[in-house]
Amino acid sequence: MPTSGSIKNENGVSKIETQKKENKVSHENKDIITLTVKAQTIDELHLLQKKKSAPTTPKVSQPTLFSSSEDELSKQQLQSISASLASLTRESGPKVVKGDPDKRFEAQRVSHVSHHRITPTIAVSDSALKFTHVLYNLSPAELYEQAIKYEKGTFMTSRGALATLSGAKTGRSPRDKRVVKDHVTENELWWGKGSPNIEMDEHSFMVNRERAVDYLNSLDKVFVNDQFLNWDPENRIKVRIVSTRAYHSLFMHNMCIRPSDEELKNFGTPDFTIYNAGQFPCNRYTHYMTSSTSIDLNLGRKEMVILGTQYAGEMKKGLFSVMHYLMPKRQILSLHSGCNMGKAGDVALFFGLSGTGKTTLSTDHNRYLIGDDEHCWSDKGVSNIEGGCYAKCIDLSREKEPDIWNAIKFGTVLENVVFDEHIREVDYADKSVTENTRAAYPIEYIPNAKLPCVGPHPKNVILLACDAFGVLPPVSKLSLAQTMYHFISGYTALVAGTEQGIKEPQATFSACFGAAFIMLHPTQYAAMLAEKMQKQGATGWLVNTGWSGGSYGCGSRIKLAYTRKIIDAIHSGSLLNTEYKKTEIFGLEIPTEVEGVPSEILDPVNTWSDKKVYKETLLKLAKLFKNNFETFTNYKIGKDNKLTEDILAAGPIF
Ligand SMILES: Nc1ncnc2c1ncn2[C@@H]1O[C@H](COP(=O)(O)OP(=O)(O)O)[C@@H](O)[C@H]1O
Ligand SMILES: C=C(OP(=O)(O)O)C(=O)O
Ligand SMILES: [Ca+2]
Ligand SMILES: [Mn+2]
Repeated sequence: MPTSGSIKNENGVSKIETQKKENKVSHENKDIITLTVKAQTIDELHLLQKKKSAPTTPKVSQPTLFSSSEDELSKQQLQSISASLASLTRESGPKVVKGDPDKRFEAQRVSHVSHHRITPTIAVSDSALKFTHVLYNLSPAELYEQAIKYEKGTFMTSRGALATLSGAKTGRSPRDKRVVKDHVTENELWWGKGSPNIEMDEHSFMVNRERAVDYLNSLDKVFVNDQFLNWDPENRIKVRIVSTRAYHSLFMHNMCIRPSDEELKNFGTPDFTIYNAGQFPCNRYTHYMTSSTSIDLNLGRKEMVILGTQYAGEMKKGLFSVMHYLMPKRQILSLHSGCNMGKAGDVALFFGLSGTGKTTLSTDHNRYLIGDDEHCWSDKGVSNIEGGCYAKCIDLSREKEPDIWNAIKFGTVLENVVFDEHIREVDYADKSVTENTRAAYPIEYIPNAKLPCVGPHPKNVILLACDAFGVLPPVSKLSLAQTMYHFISGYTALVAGTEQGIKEPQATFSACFGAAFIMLHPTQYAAMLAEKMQKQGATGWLVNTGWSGGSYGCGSRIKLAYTRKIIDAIHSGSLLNTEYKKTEIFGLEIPTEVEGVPSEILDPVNTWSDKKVYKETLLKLAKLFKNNFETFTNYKIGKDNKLTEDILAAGPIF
């Protein structure tokens, strides 16, 4: 820093140093000259602020500025983006130009073309004439400025995170997801009862695609992110996300793997593209549409269209669905799980539905975080699909979850939280907007993240269930058949509508702990998991992160500190060789002691004051399991008939 170092005066206070225009100041005499800035106008002064940056950040918006051979790549990038945004029915493609439309005026002023202020006028919208400005892979700082300036309800919090609103939708809309059924997917995918894949035809997809593309091109500017999925370099997928909000661009910047400048230069054509026109509704006259929200997946075209929802999780989980299709084709198992690794290289997977503790328990100060939500298990080991984490932050506390707390800083997207209007301190207990408040941050914001996010084969497979009935033990050791039974069942029971007073817990069964995202029949994933666990000698565990001492309303949620102790004992191996007893009905092996956990809570019957009600509740849950599993009784799992029989026998017996 040759000219900007500060000079201390007698009081030790820094003097601000500036520079005279004509007179290049030498280092020897810089403290004796009263300096003035090297600019004639404020605009020139502003120009001085910015150093020319890496080639991947957008250039000033005149396309004619492209000159050198380096810019040949930029031109190709623009052509590629232009192709992405092109209408498939009109001849003339969109005129795509890089950069912020507002910056045009800045550039003009400085180049002395015109000194008077040019006010941007409302463009006459004519798709054949107007430009669509592309804000390509902006940095978090640039996205903050865009978001705060243009997106109502977007603010900087006291700790530097970007707080924003996701609009009317504060969660995913699984009923509005559609998958194109064509001659290929008709046979490959899981359709019908229980499947998340609700069909649509190719034509309706194209209608929605065109609607999204037209909407995007009607805007002054769109955001484009080119990023990667999967830390396994051999199975990396290139994704392009076209969106309308800086919030969406920053969210995906955090959640997908961020390319280096070099990787971005050679990005080429994406393997998959998302058109996020979530601010614009779908047309209910379009065939297959049952609401004004539609999330449409076309595997043949390698495209996804989002209309009518701004919830950013749709993009994250939409891409996860794509991975659930692409990876099994390569003999790689895609997993809805968190993953971490001990100092000795012991890897654990944490499966579970939303809110059961994948993110909380995989973020462990004593272990390396590989990822909190989406992974692949190949012949080489595990790899994270994503480049970031998406933590629930309702009731978040610094004491209980320090690593997540500290990750909520500059760069982090905070969705739907409530904060003090002046100090901008977040109140994590406030559910005024939604209970599903979220923080999305790059994985390196967790201090002990394992970079690159890959690891060896898992040693422990932990199935998390938040049992609001309070009858499942805090921890059980599972046989392989039991692991498969519970993996296919995918049970959790959250409490519905906490605001409306005490309600019955709602049992949810979601195959593979992620039925909303799988694309093939659940038994196909289960077979791969069984094979991998068998081959690697991994142990399965069932951990109840839910209620103890009674159902929701009577009992209380198991203390996070106790669950962490249980997880510690699994990781250390100490729980493998301790004393066990078998529970009635579910036939689960439960330890009699776990270090740091009161022994009486390990068998839930001890914690219920009314044993009769306990037994009734246990039976009720067992019946729910049995009913749910009925749809799977006709399926064979893997090549082994014996395993299929064992799995069927591994459920509750009553
Ligand atoms: N015993 C417990 N184990 C795990 N999480 C708990 C426990 N008690 C309370 N929680 C809370 O439950 C939530 C779990 O959510 P999260 O880890 O984000 O789930 P997921 O990643 O599986 O969607 C967190 O808010 C966490 O603080
Ligand atoms: C992002 C999600 O994941 P989870 O709640 O499992 O963290 C979701 O289900 O929308
Ligand atoms: Ca999570
Ligand atoms: Mn998840």
